[in-house]
Amino acid sequence: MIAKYQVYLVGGAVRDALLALPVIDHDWVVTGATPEQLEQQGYQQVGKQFPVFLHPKSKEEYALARKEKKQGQGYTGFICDFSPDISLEEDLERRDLTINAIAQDKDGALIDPFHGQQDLRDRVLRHVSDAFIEDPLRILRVARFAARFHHFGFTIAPETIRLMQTISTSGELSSLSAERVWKELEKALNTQHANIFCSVLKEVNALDKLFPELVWEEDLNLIESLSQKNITPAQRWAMLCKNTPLAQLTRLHERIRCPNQFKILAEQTRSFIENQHIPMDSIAWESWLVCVNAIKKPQPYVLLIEVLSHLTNSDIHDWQSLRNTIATINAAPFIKQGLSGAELGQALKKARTEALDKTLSPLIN
Ligand SMILES: Nc1ccn([C@@H]2O[C@H](COP(=O)(O)OP(=O)(O)OP(=O)(O)O)[C@@H](O)[C@H]2O)c(=O)n1
Repeated sequence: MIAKYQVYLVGGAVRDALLALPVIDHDWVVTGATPEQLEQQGYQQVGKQFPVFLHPKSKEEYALARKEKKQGQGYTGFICDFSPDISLEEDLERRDLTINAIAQDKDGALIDPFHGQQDLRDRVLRHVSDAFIEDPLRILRVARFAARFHHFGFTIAPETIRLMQTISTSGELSSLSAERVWKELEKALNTQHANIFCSVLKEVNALDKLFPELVWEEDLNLIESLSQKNITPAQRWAMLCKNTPLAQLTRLHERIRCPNQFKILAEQTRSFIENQHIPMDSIAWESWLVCVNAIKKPQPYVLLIEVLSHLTNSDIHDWQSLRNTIATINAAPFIKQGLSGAELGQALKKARTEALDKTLSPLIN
């Protein structure tokens, strides 16, 4: 006979529904149950650290209500109590923000012991309890919620800012893995206010600790560029890194194990900006177009020139016509003439440079 247990919707799904945002993921909390009971019902355990299960049909996440107590350093240093007598309120109390600590029962009633609904109305990101400091990742989470909800007018409660500063100075940020930091950063880059993510981290003294190589300077052009709807997270990253010297940027990418798609775009962008003071003739443009693989990789090239045209306030069509110019030149006639190897390469380069000369005269420089 299975004892009666209760299931509640929690976290982001309740918060986003109250903000009238689309809900994608549903996280559930189960009280009054044991892992064995859930397994008997066909739930599949997935959490190694915590008792988290997948629903047999929907595959949504169901976690046993739990209390956590920090023991050692880092993410793994937790003692986790998930006995069936842990109450919903106890589970909500260990959560990061009041707006993330609202639960909804199966009849739709809200359970909100930490006044998350009031904070949603007041547009405040506020920690639930002192347990907030037990997880340094929460600094990044709050910074990204501040970015994501900036357009609603959300601010961070001063007492939460103080706790974030305490975490920063404790040295705990260094215990976060590159993967976890990257995941939060990537989510922030999916918002239209990624600059807020950086400025919050700076305010709580975490930016220097998490991304010491990043040269972060906000300007109106950058804020406006980042806020465009139709740009990719990789383009936002390239924009955010525009002031970071190339050598530092390469080190940063290595350290945070940045995916190639982000790394290449940001480094190409920075490299262009770094050399912008050098006048470009047709030879230089040809080398640059070859270097950024403009012919063979037209899609990444479009992403690059979209970023550059925003950052340098120039017309994207100019860059497009440069690519189009060299794209029309192909090797076939030179091969017919009997050229191959280095000779063929030189002939192509010469032809591209001459064509660029004609395109360039009415355009750039
Ligand atoms: N370090 C963390 C991670 C998660 N949570 C809690 O677990 C819930 C689910 O976490 P997650 O799915 O990572 O985030 P969401 O809040 O659902 O937000 P998102 O829309 O980004 O998925 C959060 O709402 C919060 O209550 C927490 O307190 N501390």
